[in-house]
Amino acid sequence: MAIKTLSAKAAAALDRELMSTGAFSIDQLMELAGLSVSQVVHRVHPLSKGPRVLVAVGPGNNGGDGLVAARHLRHYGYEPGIYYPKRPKNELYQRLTKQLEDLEVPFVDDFPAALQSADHVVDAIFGFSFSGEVREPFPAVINAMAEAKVPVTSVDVPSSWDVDEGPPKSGVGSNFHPDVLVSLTAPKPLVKHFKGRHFIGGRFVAPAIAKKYDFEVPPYQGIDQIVEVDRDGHKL
Ligand SMILES: NC(=O)C1=CN([C@@H]2O[C@H](COP(=O)(O)OP(=O)(O)OC[C@H]3O[C@@H](n4cnc5c(N)ncnc54)[C@H](O)[C@@H]3O)[C@@H](O)[C@H]2O)[C@@H](O)CC1
Ligand SMILES: [K+]
Repeated sequence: MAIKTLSAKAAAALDRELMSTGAFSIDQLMELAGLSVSQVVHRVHPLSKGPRVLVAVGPGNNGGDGLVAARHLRHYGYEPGIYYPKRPKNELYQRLTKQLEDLEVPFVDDFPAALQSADHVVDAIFGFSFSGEVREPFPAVINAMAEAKVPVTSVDVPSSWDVDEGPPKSGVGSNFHPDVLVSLTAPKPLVKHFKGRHFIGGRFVAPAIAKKYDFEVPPYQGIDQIVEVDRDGHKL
């Protein structure tokens, strides 16, 4: 059976539903999404592989997931660094930034330079609301991630990929193939083009909501916030 996916449009509708009739706040969902991402990084890149995790943070909620993940990783003993070139005025992102500053997590200005001394990269630039051609200053960041010598974990969507169609046929992102993907709530259609290790996270969906949007809640085990799945969406 083929893996069930959520289109960009359905993912946005689910997001709105969770935060209206679902009675969640954005802070709650982002905290759980970021916690899932931190667990995936810990699973694929235990501290023994090197503590320096460079997190590329975009201007929307995908970026917010990256900020939350970085905080958890800091508490696990990693040494995250943050590249965050477009910072919205929104209070939520300001609070997440302050929490990292209080943990003395460094913010870096030059992504390619920071990449030289990173052990692992988290791509939290764009999620399911990305569309069109990648705008500045992100093309150089996507290119650097595409050529990175260390593993890259993408949050929800490999940044620059079309959510429904997959990698661009040419230009920025056409050669970007992250090693790991953390799909939040459910995989997006682009997943059929993804060949690395695939996890599902975002353990907050009620069965009735999953049924309405026609996807499966994966079989989370114990206190895990993540499940690794194969190409058909079955637990590994
Ligand atoms: N319901 C869920 O499953 C949850 C989703 N969350 C996260 O939220 C993400 C979606 O967040 P958002 O809707 O804020 O959007 P995104 O974070 O996907 O991106 C939107 C931002 O990127 C910019 N952008 C879009 N296209 C661009 C382009 N071509 N070049 C440059 N900039 C571009 C937009 O102006 C906007 O600032 C998900 O992918 C997921 O990571 C979690 O935070 C919480 C729970
Ligand atoms: K991403």
